[in-house]
Amino acid sequence: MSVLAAEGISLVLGGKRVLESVDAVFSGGRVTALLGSNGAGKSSLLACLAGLHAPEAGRATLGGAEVRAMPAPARARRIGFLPQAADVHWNIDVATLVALGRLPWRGRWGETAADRAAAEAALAATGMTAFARRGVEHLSGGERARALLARVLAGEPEWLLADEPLASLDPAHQLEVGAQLRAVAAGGSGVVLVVHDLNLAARLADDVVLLRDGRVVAAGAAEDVLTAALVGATYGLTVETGVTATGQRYIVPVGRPG
Ligand SMILES: Nc1ncnc2c1ncn2[C@@H]1O[C@H](COP(=O)(O)OP(=O)(O)OP(=O)(O)O)[C@@H](O)[C@H]1O
Repeated sequence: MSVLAAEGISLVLGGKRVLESVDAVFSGGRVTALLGSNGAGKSSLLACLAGLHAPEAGRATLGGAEVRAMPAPARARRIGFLPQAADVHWNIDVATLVALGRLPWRGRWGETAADRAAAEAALAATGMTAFARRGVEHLSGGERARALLARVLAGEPEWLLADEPLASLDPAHQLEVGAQLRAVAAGGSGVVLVVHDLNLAARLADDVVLLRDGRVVAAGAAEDVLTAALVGATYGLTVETGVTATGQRYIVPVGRPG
């Protein structure tokens, strides 16, 4: 099983230390949620795992090999990265955008039947098939977010690293696209998501990493980490947890400890 790891990563950006000795292990075939307050370092850690930052100390590894040392084409085939609030600056339709996700796989013969099948599956997984010929600039915010996720899914990466991919989706699409992300993990890929919605994390994640001020507060199986005590300590909040009638765990922030 594929393993992606942060090994003692310390990161400085713009003179500010944003990650401090972060160790975390991510397992293929599982969904891991990165949680923490604004500025805790979630996006920075995700970008380090994708090999996009040069840490001051430590490294990200995939199967024991340093991610930043991997040749760019191989890295692009193995790691799909969706940044936070990604934008599209070209006037293209959704199908063309999603087909770009196949670029790491393109051989000298151009687009293959496998490329087309993967792009169509990604459109279906994100509920975007009906929008395939729509210009990206004519999509709503949530539709654009789904199209951008479809682009990454089309690359069928071994690792999907996505920064708040569900944040602008309505509840129905959060459930549907969330189920597709779980299906990606069930297929053997590793999925790492930055999530702000605690209940969505409880629903989707097998594993959770809690970050505070650039450090890991707790990491492990979701049921062990998403406790009122640990989540409360991470956010500086009083938190209540429970289980719905259908067995869904919920987490509700109720205020500052007083
Ligand atoms: N280029 C930069 N220069 C200086 N500081 C930066 C830079 N990029 C990020 N930071 C700082 O690093 C810290 C971590 O940022 P990061 O985006 O990783 O946080 P986050 O946990 O993803 O936050 P959010 O939930 O708000 O998206 C923040 O304090 C941020 O202001």
